[in-house]
Amino acid sequence: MIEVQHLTKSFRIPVSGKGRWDKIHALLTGKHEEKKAVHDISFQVDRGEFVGYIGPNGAGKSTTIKMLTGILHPSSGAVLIDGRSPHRARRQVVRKLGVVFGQRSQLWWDLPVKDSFDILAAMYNIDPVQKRRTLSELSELLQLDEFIRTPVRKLSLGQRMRGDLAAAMLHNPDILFLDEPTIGLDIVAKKAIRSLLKSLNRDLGKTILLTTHDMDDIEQLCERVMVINRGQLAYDGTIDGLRERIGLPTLIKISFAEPMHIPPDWSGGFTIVERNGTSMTVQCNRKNIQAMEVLRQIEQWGTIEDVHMEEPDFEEVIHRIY
Ligand SMILES: Nc1ncnc2c1ncn2[C@@H]1O[C@H](COP(=O)(O)OP(=O)(O)OP(=O)(O)O)[C@@H](O)[C@H]1O
Repeated sequence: MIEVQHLTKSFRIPVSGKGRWDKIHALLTGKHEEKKAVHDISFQVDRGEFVGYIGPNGAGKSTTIKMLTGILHPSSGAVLIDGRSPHRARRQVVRKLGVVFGQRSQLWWDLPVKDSFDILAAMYNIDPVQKRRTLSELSELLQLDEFIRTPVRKLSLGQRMRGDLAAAMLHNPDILFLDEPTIGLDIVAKKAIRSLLKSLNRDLGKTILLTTHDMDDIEQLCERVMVINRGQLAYDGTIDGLRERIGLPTLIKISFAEPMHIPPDWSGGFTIVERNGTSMTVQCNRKNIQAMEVLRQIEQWGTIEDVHMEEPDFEEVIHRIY
């Protein structure tokens, strides 16, 4: 559905040193250097996937999304949306895409939300009956009624985001590109947006590529995560796979029905961090040993009553990979 092949984007930026004269010299000589914002990225996203696209500030996330949506032209490489290039077949591709840039609203600031929807419906040439039907579905999903007649500038951030999501969905696109849709929202509004995104993906089958700095968004929504760092793809896979790759320890707390017995010839593979009477905490590195293998060994030591597993904190995992 989304195919990205060796995508690269370079920007030409003026060369200038730190000093005032360096800057003037750069202006006079017109010297430029190439800055590779995105460098040789390839991936594929299938229909119905919910993929997180994460990376530190300046990693190249927005630049990628702008190329996927046809706003920016790649310096080299290709993007195909259902087999078509967003640059060459802009009209057809744009109909399949909904885009939300959390930092910038696509709604008209001084107009009531409804008027923005009318303008967008006209731009996309949406049939009036279809528009009414979609709007009534979206109203239910996003509870638009409470603010649809209010000018955008008077909306709370959460309401504005719901308005923006509705605007992105008005032409019923199959794919949503969401660039920081929860930025600046309080916990309650974040929760509401997350549950909405979940239902857009699960119930309506939308394919979603989500960019965010909020690791809870990623953990709660995405099965797959792609990490971009300095313009290059550093990881593409599951969240658990990322944890394993980084190799931070997993903690397993086990309670036994009676005092456990550790055989004297036990050779390890994991570490016992704490033990007392009928409970113990072990630490294993999933890179070296699977949690199931740890438990298989431990069940020989006594009757297990309860197991509690603590995965390494995802924030910490991301901190390591950046
Ligand atoms: N129009 C431009 N001209 C020159 N450099 C640019 C331009 N747009 C982006 N860049 C540079 O390209 C790099 C990638 O920027 P991009 O906005 O894609 O990062 P990002 O991962 O979205 O960051 P953030 O999380 O801070 O939004 C940065 O170094 C940025 O300064």
